[in-house]
Amino acid sequence: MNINWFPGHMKKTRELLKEQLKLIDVVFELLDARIPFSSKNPEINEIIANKPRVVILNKADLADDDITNSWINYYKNNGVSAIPVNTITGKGLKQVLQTGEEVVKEKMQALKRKGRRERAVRIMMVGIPNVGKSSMINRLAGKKSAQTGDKPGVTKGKQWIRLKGNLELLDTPGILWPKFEDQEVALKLAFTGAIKDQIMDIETLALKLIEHISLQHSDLIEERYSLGNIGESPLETMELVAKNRGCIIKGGEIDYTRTANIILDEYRSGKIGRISLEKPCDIKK
Ligand SMILES: Nc1nc2c(ncn2[C@@H]2O[C@H](COP(=O)(O)OP(=O)(O)OP(=O)(O)O)[C@@H](O)[C@H]2O)c(=O)[nH]1
Repeated sequence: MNINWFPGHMKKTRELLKEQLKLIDVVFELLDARIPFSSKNPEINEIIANKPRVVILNKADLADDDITNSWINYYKNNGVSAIPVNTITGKGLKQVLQTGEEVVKEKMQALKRKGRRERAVRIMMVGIPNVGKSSMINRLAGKKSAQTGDKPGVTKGKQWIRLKGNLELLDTPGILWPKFEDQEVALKLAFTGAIKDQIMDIETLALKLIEHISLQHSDLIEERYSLGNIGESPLETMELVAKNRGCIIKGGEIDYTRTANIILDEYRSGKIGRISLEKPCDIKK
């Protein structure tokens, strides 16, 4: 894990976040569209309590559209708006901001009725490492962004970024921890690159990924690496990929490390295809 989470650290993060959330009207919860369940913080509901939130299914460009739609419906059935986004191109961000304003409309109107001065809607981005928080903040801030200065009660140095409409975004995201004690979750986080340090050696990780992808998308592997058919086992498939890519070392032996890196890189960048690794119906209740 690239962050050394331990109970003390988690407790401190949780308390700090709860403190910051007092200033926030809407939480933007970023998830990886390929693994919305595994990229979720296990305590998020308790942390944000009753705050309105918008779920952002980021990296939607790397996920399967049909499965992303089933996640959107899943969230809708639970009373939450989930929006697919590609932060690199900005696709979906307009809808995110509109939804952000909508979910607090009533609250803001109620404040106005009480005679409070009108103010911007304050947003905070939260999510696990590598889910795209900084990229999204930068994208939203753009060139035209104006920083609106420190607000009391927020850790020194934090700034508010003025966005389109009547919105303000905290420039520092809340970094949350994933449910890393669950092996299946850890594996999916490693596949997508959310866990940088190896939870297992890279060759085994690539073999597990081949196994996962082969279950429903063997055609994508066959196409990408020009294989007539995938192998009978993940190892055989890996060897076929190695031959296709010329990953052979002296003496004709297969360079498993290089092959594993190619497979993982090409999955992570979407080159093998848009492959989601979990569906709402997979969630263990
Ligand atoms: N394909 C794709 N890549 C994305 C998207 N959003 C972010 N990325 C990439 O994901 C990687 C991680 O993005 P960051 O913005 O650094 O993520 P972060 O959540 O701020 O990460 P931490 O600083 O570790 O907490 C970068 O390589 C981004 O370019 C997206 O919508 N699509």
